[in-house]
Amino acid sequence: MPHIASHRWVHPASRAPRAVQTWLTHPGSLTARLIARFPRFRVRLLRQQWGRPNRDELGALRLERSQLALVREVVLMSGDTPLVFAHSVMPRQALMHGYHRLRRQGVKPLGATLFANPKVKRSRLAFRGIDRRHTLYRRAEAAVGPLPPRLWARRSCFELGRARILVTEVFLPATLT
Ligand SMILES: C=C(O[C@@H]1C=C(C(=O)O)C=C[C@H]1O)C(=O)O
Repeated sequence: MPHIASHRWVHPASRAPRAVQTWLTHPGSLTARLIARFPRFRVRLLRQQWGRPNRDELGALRLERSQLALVREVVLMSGDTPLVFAHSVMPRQALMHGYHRLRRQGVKPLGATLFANPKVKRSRLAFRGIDRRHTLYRRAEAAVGPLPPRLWARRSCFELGRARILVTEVFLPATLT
């Protein structure tokens, strides 16, 4: 049966192709897993600037459409090979109450900071297939060039007390080899 792109974020990853399911459901730091699996790991920082969260992110962050957040986008690389397009949304309130150091994250992987703090709790992972109708597909394509018609993504919140950020990871073809 063809894998139908889910049009919303769902919890079982069972609709994703088997090759990507182990990445989608990996509970620990994606950075650590990529470093263990691929050589010359690095973070290519695309942007970290104030902007509006995507419409399908407002509920997870309990934000109004008008509220700005610090949006961080990176490509996790192995040498010159793109592996993962990551999009993280950090509301002002989160940066003021707990996550202040993330303002200057630079090319240090977010996971190195988040997983180093035992007080940070990760929410359940949610998954969806995305195609060019989704803004993150278009942003990933703008960053790395032509992509297959459908990609699989996962997202979760990282909570530190009342502070909450939303991290979305889009898996690129090189992770499936
Ligand atoms: C949350 C993690 O951090 C990774 C690194 C990111 C970054 O540097 O912006 C974003 C998402 C993740 O793929 C992780 O390693 O699991």
